[in-house]
Amino acid sequence: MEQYIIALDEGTTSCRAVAFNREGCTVAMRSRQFRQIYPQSGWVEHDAMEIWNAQLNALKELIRDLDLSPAQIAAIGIADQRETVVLWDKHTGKPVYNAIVWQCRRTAPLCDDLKQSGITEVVHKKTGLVIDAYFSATKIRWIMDNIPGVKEAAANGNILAGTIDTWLLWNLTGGKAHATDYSNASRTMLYNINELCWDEDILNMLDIPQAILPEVKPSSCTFGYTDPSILGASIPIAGIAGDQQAALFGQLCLQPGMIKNTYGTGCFILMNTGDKPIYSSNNLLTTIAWGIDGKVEYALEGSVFSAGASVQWLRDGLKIIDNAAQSQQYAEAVADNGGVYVVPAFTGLGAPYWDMYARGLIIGISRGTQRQHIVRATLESIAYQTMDILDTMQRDATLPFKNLRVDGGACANDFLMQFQADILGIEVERPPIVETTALGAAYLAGLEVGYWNKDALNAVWIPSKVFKPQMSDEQRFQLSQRWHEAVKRALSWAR
Ligand SMILES: Nc1ncnc2c1ncn2[C@@H]1O[C@H](COP(=O)(O)OP(=O)(O)O)[C@@H](O)[C@H]1O
Ligand SMILES: O=P(O)(O)OC[C@H](O)CO
Repeated sequence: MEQYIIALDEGTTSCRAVAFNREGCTVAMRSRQFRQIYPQSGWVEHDAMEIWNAQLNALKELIRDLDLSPAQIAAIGIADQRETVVLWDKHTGKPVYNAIVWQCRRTAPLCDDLKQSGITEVVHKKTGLVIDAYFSATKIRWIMDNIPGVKEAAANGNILAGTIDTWLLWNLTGGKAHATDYSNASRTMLYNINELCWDEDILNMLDIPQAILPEVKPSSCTFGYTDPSILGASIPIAGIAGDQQAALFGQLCLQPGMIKNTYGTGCFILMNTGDKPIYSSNNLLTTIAWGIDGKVEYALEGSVFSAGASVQWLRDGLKIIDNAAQSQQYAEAVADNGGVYVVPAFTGLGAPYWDMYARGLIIGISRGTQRQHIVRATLESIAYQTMDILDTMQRDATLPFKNLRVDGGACANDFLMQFQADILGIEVERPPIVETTALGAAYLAGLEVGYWNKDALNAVWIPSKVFKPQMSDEQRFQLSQRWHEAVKRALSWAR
């Protein structure tokens, strides 16, 4: 009887259930989308009940289609969209309000007030984060302040809160386990990443009762068992991590200095920094990568706001390509960018520029400019933005890095990957399985139940394609310099 590990990959737009075998190969995947709710400009919500049903349906469909008996599921792992938070009634299990999504900006004014009060440095040292509406803390505060009765119910011990991993765990275990892992806790802006506890000072500052928060556990541990009424048996839920940390684990970036970049709508770049947090002087985030084998490891994180999104803009906005994959063909149809640079600062620029008033530009256009040049320059911009973050990481961490491991939808683009290797001057490695988020959650769960062992896992990682840098140092320098010139012109545009 062959056994499998099932990973639940609960992302921002869909819930996937993926079965992996002992070789770490995907056996099958099922997914369900759920609604994005935009009640006001800048607000983003999810219906937590809909997420639970979507995740459960994807899981049940996977089990049915593979004709698995419960005994064939060695364990379940969960990766989630991080930061998004839900509060629910402990007795009825009903959410008191929609989940407030990581992208939601509604608490920006509250964050401005917190910054005004001069606690930025303290919060950074305690949590590794910058004060921002992105993180869960102010979202919890908003629900308690704005939904009648919630503050009182929370004070009376009738409310539970959690990121989506916690919500799924609580439902899967029939309300028995209210827990999360270190990596998710470290995205709430309430967790002290040095002392490994919910931070009393920050909780007091935001008037959030600790009792509503989940217990924080290692990422690879037995969080609980599925309630038999759900899948017909008690199956261990043995791994949990935030999706970007899960991808770092799935890429087996287990040594300090190893980096992965996920090229999706945006890019999420994480570098393993080992067992000590490294604080950035350039507003990169310090976060917990995972807790495993009795210790906690940390990562530095930087994100690019517009990566695959700029390819979508070529397709849907400019309508100069028919589909995302075609961007490669167009980029390769010209010998170079023809002097054209695109800075896709549609919603400002993140690290290391941190300019919310930056706006996009296309510069260097001449009479000879063709659409192929613009497509090529757009793909190149994804690589340049990644380069800027990696340069910053190297300065902050002073850790040498040898290569970059890649995943996410846009890493299928060979032109982009080759240009990325060229502009970084290091090898870019693409694994055969690009479902690395799910794989990371599966590994965490499988390690806990003895399905895999950590040493053997390292041998499993063989890239399916390695992109070697071919560009001369001089050309790399010239291109990067022109890119930085273009960025300068985009800064502050909307101020
Ligand atoms: N071959 C390709 N070349 C460039 N971009 C691509 C390619 N395939 C997909 N993309 C981009 O990747 C993104 C989808 O990747 P995915 O990892 O599913 O993103 P997310 O998880 O953020 O939704 C889209 O923005 C799309 O434009
Ligand atoms: O669900 P994704 O892939 O969009 O990732 C979301 C990020 O983890 C948010 O921090």
